[in-house]
Amino acid sequence: MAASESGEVAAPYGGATAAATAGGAPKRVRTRHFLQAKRDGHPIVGLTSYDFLSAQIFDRAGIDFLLVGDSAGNTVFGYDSTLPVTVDELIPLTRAVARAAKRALVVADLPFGSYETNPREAVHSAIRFMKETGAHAVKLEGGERSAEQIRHIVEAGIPVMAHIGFTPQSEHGLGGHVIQGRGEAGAEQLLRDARAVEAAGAFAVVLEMVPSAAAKAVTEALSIPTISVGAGPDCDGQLLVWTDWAGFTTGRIPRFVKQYAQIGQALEAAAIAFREDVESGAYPAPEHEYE
Ligand SMILES: Nc1nc(=O)c2c([nH]1)NC[C@@H]1CN(c3ccc(C(=O)N[C@@H](CCC(=O)O)C(=O)O)cc3)CN21
Ligand SMILES: CC(C)C(=O)C(=O)O
Ligand SMILES: [Mg+2]
Repeated sequence: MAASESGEVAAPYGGATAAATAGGAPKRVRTRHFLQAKRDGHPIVGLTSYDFLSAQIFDRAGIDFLLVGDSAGNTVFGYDSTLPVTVDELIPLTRAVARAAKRALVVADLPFGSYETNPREAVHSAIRFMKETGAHAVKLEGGERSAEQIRHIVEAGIPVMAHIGFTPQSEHGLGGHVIQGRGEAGAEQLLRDARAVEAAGAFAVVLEMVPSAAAKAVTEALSIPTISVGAGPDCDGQLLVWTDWAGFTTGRIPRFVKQYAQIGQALEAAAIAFREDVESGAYPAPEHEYE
């Protein structure tokens, strides 16, 4: 499920290229393409996105799914964790991303406090995202502990991406940014969590910060695709926070991130150049003026 070398964007896995279908209805990635991709060994590629312009670019580039993550707490709102993020904060961001995505599947991350209490509250939150944003699926954290919530959301007709391993919303319960699934007991718990979310009806599961060997065992045990966030090369797909991946995030970047650009440096250089031009009188020039 990737863009071709010529830069043409692949249609949903198994389909023609976007160029071949140009003028017709744009093909759309669906949850069934995730399952098909796993069966056929085609890696699934995801990025987070929080706004219209970045989502347009990632969609055009053939990124298969866009997660409007509660990592917006860190990347958009400037909190030091995801815990303060609310549904009301994420809904406008998710709406912007959904408006931009013509091909990519858009996943809305349910924030801390919007689904844990009971399945009823979970379904209510999921419905808000689906009704108010145009997202195609929701994501929530937790394996066995969230299985009932997943089951009820799926029964309401809403696809669920699960998220196990390191779950940032419970960082205080987990004792910090701690790698999960380590040792025999950790690997067994990870597998129990993975089986629980699959049985509950999740169409995919994010594995965050777990040893590659544990992620490989889960990937082989499940029929739904595993999406790695720092879970090694043997998962069925890879996902990164776009601001980390593009060199926009300031401060500590997790070890599992590979940076594909340095847009923070580029923006800072542009801002300095603009300031200097205004201070020197070089901007605005005659071509920027009205008569
Ligand atoms: N910008 C950003 N990137 C992310 O990947 C991300 C967020 N925000 N917010 C939500 C969660 C939190 N995540 C995190 C947060 C911290 C580490 C981290 O510090 N990892 C260390 C190892 C643990 C440690 O030493 O604290 C690392 O070097 O990978 C990893 C993932 C992943 N998600
Ligand atoms: C790191 C990913 C999995 C996430 O949940 C987010 O961006 O909020
Ligand atoms: Mg999240």
